[in-house]
Amino acid sequence: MPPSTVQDDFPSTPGKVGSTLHCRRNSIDSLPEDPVQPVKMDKGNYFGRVTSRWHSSALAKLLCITSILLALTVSVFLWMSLPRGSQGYGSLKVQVFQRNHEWERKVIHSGSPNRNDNALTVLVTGAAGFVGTHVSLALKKRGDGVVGLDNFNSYYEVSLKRARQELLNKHGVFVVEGDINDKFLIESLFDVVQFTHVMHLAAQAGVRYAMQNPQSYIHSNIAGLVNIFEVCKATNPQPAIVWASSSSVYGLNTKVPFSEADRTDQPASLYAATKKAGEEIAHTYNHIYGLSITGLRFFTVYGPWGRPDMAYFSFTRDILKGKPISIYSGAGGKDLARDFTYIDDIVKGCVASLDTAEKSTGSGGKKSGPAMLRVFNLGNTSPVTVPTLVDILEKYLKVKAKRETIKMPRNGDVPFTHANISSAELQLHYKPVTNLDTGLKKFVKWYLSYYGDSSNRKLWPGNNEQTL
Ligand SMILES: O=C(O)[C@H]1O[C@H](OP(=O)(O)OP(=O)(O)OC[C@H]2O[C@@H](n3ccc(=O)[nH]c3=O)[C@H](O)[C@@H]2O)[C@H](O)[C@@H](O)[C@H]1O
Repeated sequence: MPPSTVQDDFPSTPGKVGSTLHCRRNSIDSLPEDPVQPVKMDKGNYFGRVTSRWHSSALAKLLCITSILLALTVSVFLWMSLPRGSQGYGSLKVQVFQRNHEWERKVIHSGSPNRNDNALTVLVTGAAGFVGTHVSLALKKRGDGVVGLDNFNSYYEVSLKRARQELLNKHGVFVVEGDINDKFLIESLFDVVQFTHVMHLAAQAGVRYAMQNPQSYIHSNIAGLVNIFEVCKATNPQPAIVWASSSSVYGLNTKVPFSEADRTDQPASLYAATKKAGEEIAHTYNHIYGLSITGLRFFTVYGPWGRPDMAYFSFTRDILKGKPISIYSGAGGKDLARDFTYIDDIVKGCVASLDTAEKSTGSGGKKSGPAMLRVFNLGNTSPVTVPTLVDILEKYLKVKAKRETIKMPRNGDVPFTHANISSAELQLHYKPVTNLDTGLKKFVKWYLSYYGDSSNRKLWPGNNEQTL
């Protein structure tokens, strides 16, 4: 694998950068090759010839200066339009992918199953993410072949992603560094390993961050998803795909619990809108190309190795630091509630989705018959209010939180979520078994072993395996 080049502060939008550079080249290409154009002269008139020459050279200078000014203006404009480092994926260190023997060897080794009975060979995108790490380990532990893919962007602390990568590596899962938008890279992976399944978990997560960096949601959740589908549809044989949608697609619905058949046309955030769009895009690829696709609507997943941007995680950090936490309240001061779902339950739902996915029916871009298309809620079916979540954290952290209750900002949040899981129960035998109290106890144990009892004192690397 080791990539030949690492570029700092390079946006993870290859298409965007590519087209910008192309555009930059075009703007220069479109300038006259020789900006000094010949000027027509009156041959019979010397004075005229001299003036014409003078005019000619003055015009040439003028044209030259104008061209330079124009090129400078275009360059400044293009430079300003490039995504900046402050954006979520802006400060990503992009590894320039280089396929070589060593890289192929690692991919093949990681992708080789350790058992013979119907083992799966799975490409897990977002493998260094929260759910991706847990799913990769679960698959590897039961003997499936697993290759991870992650772009290690800086949406939240990269060191946590690297620690997850280290853990995966220890268990024989190789995480390829790259972006889901990199078509050549994804094609190369399929060239080297015949994946039977793709567990597509790479995405731009977070409901409220979508107002700060909308483009990153389009880049990962739409363009990236399409790129994965494009490569999968053209592969022969096509893999079956399971991917992460979200409970947020239910948006402003008031009918509870949320069922898969309910309307999903009132998203409250751009994040939700991109996940809903993903579900429609999945329908298209299933319909045209015969790809077997299962979308999983995750309900506020939490647990060890979780995401620092989520409330239970950031509250823990702030409570331990003695910092105040903001608890949002809804209309009329009503508490917000979530159907918080423990990671181990989600992993079981993911693995069951892979196991029950039928084969895709197309090959090399051609469909030969109808293929499976499913959507499942994966929730806990028992919503808990945010103040209750804080009560539980206080109990296990043994620290009183400094609570500040504020009105829910208008930034894409929804007042509550509640899953109806009867479809998943029936078809996946999905049965969540961890309540919020038990799950948060496990999370706090992991948090303290990873960070120590204050976020300033870091104990990693340590033996955190038992907490998985
Ligand atoms: O199910 C999903 O599809 C989504 O789940 C998650 O979103 P949410 O359910 O919004 O989780 P999370 O941010 O932990 O906020 C939890 C609660 O705390 C409240 N909240 C939050 C922050 C704060 O400072 N104060 C507060 O009260 C907040 O108002 C909310 O009521 C994933 O992040 C998202 O990527 C997606 O996967």
